Order: sequence, then structure tokens, then C-alpha cells
Amino acid sequence: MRVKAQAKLVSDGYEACKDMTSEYAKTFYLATQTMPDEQAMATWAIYAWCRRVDEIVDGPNALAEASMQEESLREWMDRLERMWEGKNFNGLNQYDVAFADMIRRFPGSDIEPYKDMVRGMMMDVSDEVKYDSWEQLYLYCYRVASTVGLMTLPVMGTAEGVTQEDARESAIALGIALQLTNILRDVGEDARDRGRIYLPEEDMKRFGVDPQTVLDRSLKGGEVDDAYRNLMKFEIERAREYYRQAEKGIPMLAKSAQLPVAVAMELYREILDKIELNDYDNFSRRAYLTGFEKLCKLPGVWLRVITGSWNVA
Ligand SMILES: CC(C)=CCC/C(C)=C/CC/C(C)=C/CC/C(C)=C/[C@@H]1[C@@H](COP(=O)(O)OP(=O)(O)O)[C@]1(C)CC/C=C(\C)CC/C=C(\C)CCC=C(C)C
Ligand SMILES: [Mn+2]
Repeated sequence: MRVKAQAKLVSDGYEACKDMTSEYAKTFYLATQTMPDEQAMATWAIYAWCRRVDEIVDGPNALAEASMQEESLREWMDRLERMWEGKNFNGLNQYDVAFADMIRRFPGSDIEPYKDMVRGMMMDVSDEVKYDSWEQLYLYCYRVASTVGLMTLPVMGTAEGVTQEDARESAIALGIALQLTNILRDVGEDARDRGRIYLPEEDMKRFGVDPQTVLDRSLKGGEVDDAYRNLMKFEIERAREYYRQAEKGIPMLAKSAQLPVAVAMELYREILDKIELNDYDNFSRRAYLTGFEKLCKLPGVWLRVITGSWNVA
């Protein structure tokens, strides 16, 4: 009976993680629909863990003071370490129950990417967040996004004869590409809602874009000028280069993981085309794909997966 009750707790936990994924991340959820059950469930548990840590910093219930957010992140790190050691402590909620089960089912998982993600969120708490160079922004992207690839690789598995180490570089590149795409899509929203500009200052300077103008245009709306267009073209090309590196990793993944990862990759990559179509106005327009557009992309992605036509140069 106790075993049955425990199993119910775990399956309810996964169900809650699934609901969270389908509610907050339509693209990732769509991608998990093509996975075998055990992989999909583990991915939802990882998604829910990542989403909850992100919410500490920028969710609707985020604590107002930076020092309080830091304290929350420190507690989150302790909580992670305790779950990793298999400790069953008070306050373990349904998402944690699924997460703890996932760690047990995939013993190849490593705690380091999880800790790095918390460190990445720490970089985002201060009101004065800014990135002087691409090197600094790269570190942030690595910590909050490439880590997701490293968390999910043990769940996805690799093709025969390919080690996780072989696939690591492409997994990291995919995280960088996705996070940079996120940043380019959300320039207006980040500036309006949080006074944040993630674009590297050295790039803005080089293209003659004043950070104050980015904030003003995001708040009041305003023309996109050639200087800003050129900056966006440069950053979009940078993101595309990381997508090309990431592509090499698709055939390195286990067969069951190739389609879901390729779907997530291709749908996000398309957002860059949408920014171009919006004439680089990411101050007042959010680049996105409709559900119908996403569905239309699927057969093409599926074809690329079965024919293995990826850039492997
Ligand atoms: C070899 C090879 C190609 C391997 C593939 C490895 C792989 C599966 C990589 C996937 C990488 C991935 C999905 C990265 C997510 C990047 C991301 C969106 C990060 C977001 C950070 C903060 O940004 P921001 O605050 O600006 O964003 P919001 O506006 O708040 O959304 C994150 C929010 C960090 C937390 C990340 C998540 C919540 C997403 C986690 C996603 C999964 C676990 C699903 C992965 C599943 C598939 C099918 C790819
Ligand atoms: Mn966020």
C-alpha cells in the first residue's frame, strides 16, 4: 500500500511538471510530444526545475529586493544539493518529487550544470545588470541555457559509438543560440519590464547605438534606425553561427531524441527570420510563430532528421 501511495505521488508529480511545461513552453512541450514516455517525463521534470529557478528572478511573484532574491537562490542551491544526496526533507513539493525521481532514474546526470544555472540566475539579480562584452554575455548564456543541454543529454542519450563528451560542444552551442534568440526577441520587453539591456555594450558602441535610446524606444515606441538594424543583423548572424554548430550534434543524439531536439532548434531558429520580417523592430513587436506555422514546419524537420541532412562541416 505504501509503495502504491508513493508511486501515485511520483506520477502526480510528473503530471504537474507536464502541466507546467505545456502551459509555459509551447515549443518545448510540442517537442516532448515526439519522445518516448520516460524521456518526456524526465524532460518535464527538468523543465519545471529550470522554470521555478528562473521565476525566483523574474517571475510574477519574484521578491522585490535583489538581496532577497540572492537569499532565495542560495536556499535553492542548498535544496538542490539535498535532493541530489537523496535526502527526503520537509517541504519537498510535487515538482521536487518528480525531479528527485528523475535524478534516480538517470544516474548519469551531473549536478554541476544545475549549480551553474543557479549561478547564472545570480548574475541576473542586481538592478545594474549589464554586459560589457560578448564574452560576458556568453558566460550568462552558457549558465542559463547551455546548462539545459548538459542536463538533458543523459536523458536524451547519444547515438551508438558517440559519447556524451562528443556531443557536448554542440549541446552548448544550441543553448547559446537559443538564449541569444530569446534576448533578441525580447529586447523591448526586457527594457520595459525590468530596465534590462542584455546586448553587449561593446557591440552597441561599435554600431553607434546608445543604450538610453534602446530604453526610450522600448518604453515609448519609436523608429528603428539603420544603426540599430545593423546591430541586429550582426547579432542575428552570431546566433545563426551557433545554430550551425549545434546542427552537427543532431545525428550524435540517440534516434529518439533527434526529432524533438531538431524541432525545438528549428522553431527557435525561425524566430530570427521573424525579427527580420518585422524590419528588426523588437522594441514594440514580439517575433513569434503561430501554432499553425509551427505545425507546418514539422514535416520539413522530420525529413531532415530521417535523411540526416545537417551541416556537419
Ligand atoms: C547535441 C545536441 C544538439 C544536444 C541537444 C541538447 C539540448 C536538448 C539543448 C536544449 C537547450 C535548451 C532547451 C535551452 C533552453 C534555453 C532557454 C530558453 C533558457 C531560458 C533562460 C532565461 O531566459 P529569460 O529569463 O530571458 O527567458 P523567459 O523570458 O523567462 O522565458 C531560461 C528561462 C532558463 C530556464 C530554462 C528553461 C525554463 C527551459 C528548459 C527546457 C527544457 C528542459 C526542455 C528541453 C527540451 C527539448 C526538447 C529541447
Ligand atoms: Mn525568465
